[in-house]
Amino acid sequence: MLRTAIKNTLQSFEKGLLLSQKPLGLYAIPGNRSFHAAGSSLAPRGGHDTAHEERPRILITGSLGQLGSGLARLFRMRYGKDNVFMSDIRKPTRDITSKGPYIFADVLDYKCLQKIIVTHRIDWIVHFSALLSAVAEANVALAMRVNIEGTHNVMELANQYGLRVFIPSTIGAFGPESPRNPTPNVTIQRPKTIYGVSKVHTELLGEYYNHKYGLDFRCLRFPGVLSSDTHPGGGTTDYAIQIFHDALKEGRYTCYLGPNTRLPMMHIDDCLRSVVEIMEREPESLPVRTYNVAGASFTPDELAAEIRKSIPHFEINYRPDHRQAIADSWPEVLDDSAARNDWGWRPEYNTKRMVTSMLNDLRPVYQQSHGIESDVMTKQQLTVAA
Ligand SMILES: NC(=O)C1=CN([C@@H]2O[C@H](COP(=O)(O)OP(=O)(O)OC[C@H]3O[C@@H](n4cnc5c(N)ncnc54)[C@H](O)[C@@H]3O)[C@@H](O)[C@H]2O)C=CC1
Ligand SMILES: CC(=O)[C@H](N)C(=O)O
Repeated sequence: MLRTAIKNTLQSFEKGLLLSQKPLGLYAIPGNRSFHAAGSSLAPRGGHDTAHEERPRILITGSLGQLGSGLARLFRMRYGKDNVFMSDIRKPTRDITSKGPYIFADVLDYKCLQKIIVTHRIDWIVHFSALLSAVAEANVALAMRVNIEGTHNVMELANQYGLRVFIPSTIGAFGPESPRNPTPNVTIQRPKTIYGVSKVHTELLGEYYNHKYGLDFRCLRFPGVLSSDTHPGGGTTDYAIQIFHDALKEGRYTCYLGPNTRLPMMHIDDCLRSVVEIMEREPESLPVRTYNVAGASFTPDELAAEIRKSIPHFEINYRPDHRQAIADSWPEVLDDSAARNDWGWRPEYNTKRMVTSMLNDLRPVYQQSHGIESDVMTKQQLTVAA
């Protein structure tokens, strides 16, 4: 299943690069080191003996979450296994440590991060550590520490050592006063969750550091991300993943959002490809530093109807909870025209393709009656551990 996901991602990625038809060329990174961009293929470049100066050395924080290990796999294929350092505060599985370097990194510990950056001569940081919307709302103090203080540490160190830094934002960075359909790249942002507030803070701080100090800050606002190989980390959009597990396991699902709650969503292949694409752009080719990226938008009712095309007996019922208010304050459709125009962004998964991919990936898991094996903690575990 994982292999299929990687293969799909690779195929999408290759197609995406061909589609964009923008040569990536040679790009420079603050700190006077240059790296050769990857051209039009995901194949490892220059063989494994290429001097590391030609390949960025990348640290991924919070890499044991939903997005991190997939991104590490992609980066390792492009830049070499030993140039990509996964990190988190959690104990990794053997599978993770067998695939490349893994180190403990608490983003609240400035010195610990500094030591890693210096010792491993890090060039790029992808900062994924965060508490997602529902978990953050249940633990505001911890969310402020991880999402705000952790980001301060990463941003300050990136600036000090001249690193390229990617920090994702989210549809949660918008609020009820934002236009919801579509939500433009630049518009009013008054989020009503601590998660959203922390992400607006990230966007503004990154843009400020970029403007004041030339920090090479890059940020994408992701919709809810659908993936089949790990469980989500406690967000408001998680229903769109759980529904597939329950559909295959039980033939029914009880949704915590109402039937007509429209939200933007994206397949993980598109999400990871967008990170690689924006990280490989030359700094001058990015007129702004924070972009919306979209996939497709659907309601639980529409998603259920699409699932029923493959599982005709599937039933859904609705019991909205506290997450409904969060979802109601978020965009219904993201306008990603700025990303399309500035750096050739194109999503490849519509709703139908997302559903087919999720069902194809998960069906074998439930046919063997095992359920998904996850190396990601539940939101309760995450809260306790952090
Ligand atoms: N998954 C999604 O649907 C979306 C994710 N994003 C953003 O993408 C990023 C990654 O998201 P996911 O992988 O889904 O999150 P996740 O919740 O699955 O993983 C977050 C990771 O951060 C780690 N972490 C928590 N406290 C830490 C600390 N003090 N030091 C180091 N690591 C710590 C956790 O152990 C966990 O592995 C986050 O910034 C999130 O806001 C944005 C929009 C959508
Ligand atoms: C959209 C997100 O940022 C995340 N999946 C959440 O629901 O909190």
